[in-house]
Amino acid sequence: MADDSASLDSLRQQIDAIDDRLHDLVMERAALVGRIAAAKAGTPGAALRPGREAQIIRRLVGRHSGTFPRPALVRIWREIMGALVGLQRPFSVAVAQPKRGAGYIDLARDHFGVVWPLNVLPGSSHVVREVANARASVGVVAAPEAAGGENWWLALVSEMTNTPRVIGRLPMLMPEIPPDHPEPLHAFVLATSEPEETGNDRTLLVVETVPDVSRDRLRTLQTGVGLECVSMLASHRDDDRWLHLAEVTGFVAQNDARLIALVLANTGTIRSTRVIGGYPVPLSA
Ligand SMILES: C=C(O[C@@H]1C=C(C(=O)O)C=C[C@H]1O)C(=O)O
Repeated sequence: MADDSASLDSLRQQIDAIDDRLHDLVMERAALVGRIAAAKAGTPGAALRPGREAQIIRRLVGRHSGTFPRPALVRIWREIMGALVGLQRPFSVAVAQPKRGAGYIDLARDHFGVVWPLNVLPGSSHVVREVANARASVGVVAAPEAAGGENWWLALVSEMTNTPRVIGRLPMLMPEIPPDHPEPLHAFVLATSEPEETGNDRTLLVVETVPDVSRDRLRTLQTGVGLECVSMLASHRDDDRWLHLAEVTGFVAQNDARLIALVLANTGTIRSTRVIGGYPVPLSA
């Protein structure tokens, strides 16, 4: 008994020593981000670098071993990076909460952390406006199929400089779904900065076609020019034109030859294409 409590004491002392080291390292990391902030000062653009953050998390998940759960590992680093991004420039999050329940608020908090103000708004059009008017650094909106018919993606088809872009998809670590459970919520992150290439990305593309072009046909036409369509997320049908939101594999820039080919090879069917953003592919738990 005496031996057991002695060894328990010793183990707890080791934990205290580890906690001190972890804490020192967190403070040291914060100081380094302060130096990065100083280096960025005077340069235009947001402090937030979603691509860099995704690469950091992928690297850590890739080297992870042992019993500590990966979702908890990701959560710790999301909290650290969320806290540090707002130390560089004022940071705030607007989130659309289209349905009852706290799902989207949780997604935003889990990703951007507890430190910064989170403005909960009744719909995604409000969020788009907050981001465009720089009243929020980032916005979180439901994926189109769950956005209660709100086509927020249509507002992103614009060349104006303050037009929000999709720069992320949440959650960054997709939870394991037990059989019979509904698909977990997912959301997109909007910001007025451009998405960054990370080596494993998807791009969101709005394709304007003449009426009556089915999603399947559009998928085939995309494949024909070398664009791998992951899914067709939404469509909007006007009398004289249809707009489709496609999710394609890879980081595709607006001037990508495949986008030009898609229009040129299908004149009379496809009128235009517009990249409205992209995101690092989330990890699976
Ligand atoms: C530190 C930076 O700024 C932000 C904070 C990061 C971090 O805490 O590691 C990473 C990317 C940026 O979102 C950076 O640009 O490297």
